[in-house]
Amino acid sequence: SEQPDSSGLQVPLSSSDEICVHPSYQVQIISSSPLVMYIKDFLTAQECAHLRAISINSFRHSVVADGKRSAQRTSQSTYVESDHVVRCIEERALAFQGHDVQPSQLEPLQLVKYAPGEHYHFHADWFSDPAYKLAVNGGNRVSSFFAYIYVRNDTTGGGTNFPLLSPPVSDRWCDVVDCDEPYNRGLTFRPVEGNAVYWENLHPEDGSGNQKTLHAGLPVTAGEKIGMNIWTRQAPLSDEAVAGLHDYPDL
Ligand SMILES: O=C(O)CCC(=O)C(=O)O
Ligand SMILES: [Fe+2]
Repeated sequence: SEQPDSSGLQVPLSSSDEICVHPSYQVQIISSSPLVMYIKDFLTAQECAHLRAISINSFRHSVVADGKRSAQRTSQSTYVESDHVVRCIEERALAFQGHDVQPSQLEPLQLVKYAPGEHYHFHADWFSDPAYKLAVNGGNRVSSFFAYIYVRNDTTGGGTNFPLLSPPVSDRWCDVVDCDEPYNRGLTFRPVEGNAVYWENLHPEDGSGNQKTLHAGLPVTAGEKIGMNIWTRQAPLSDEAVAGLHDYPDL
């Protein structure tokens, strides 16, 4: 009885009160190599509130291989348990990518929370360690979405900085790009709730990691920021590979 409507926007899920309605987000290309896109209103206010509510008690300080806290990533993170809201967002992220990406290529959604002084140092999301990018483990991370879930209204800092990309010249971007940043610091996106940055991590020609995707979560100087990573792999992730993700050191 439940069928997608003719616009294709409504998708039946497990029960009639769990309808997935995708917001009409707006997309703009920021860079074509690497491909970087800015997505306004990728998540609804309800979705952001829901993600925050279901994960509020599960954040843990990031650790590195020896179980110690990392000076590179001082934020707290958590993987989100799947439910109908999470599946709706995952479906949106898959559809956005437009080609034959399977649900099994998505890592569980990951939230990252920053208190004042916390940051995530420059890194790329793609793996360079051969052990992590084995096809049997899902291969490398083809793409990243970083979405802003919560930005407390007194928040300063906390932009997402791509030092090797150029900021747009037009000041019509200043609502989402930090135009006060010196030009030589590259491109910094402001954390704006509900919006997301999407980029491709790998060179399409040979699947090697694109160094220009280097980025950082700049220190939050006041307030609180929660973001969300949606990472798509080259190959399906097995249940064992998903379980193993929790043991990965941050890169
Ligand atoms: O916090 C940010 O703005 C970026 C975080 C990030 O790059 C990551 O979690 O991989
Ligand atoms: Fe990242």
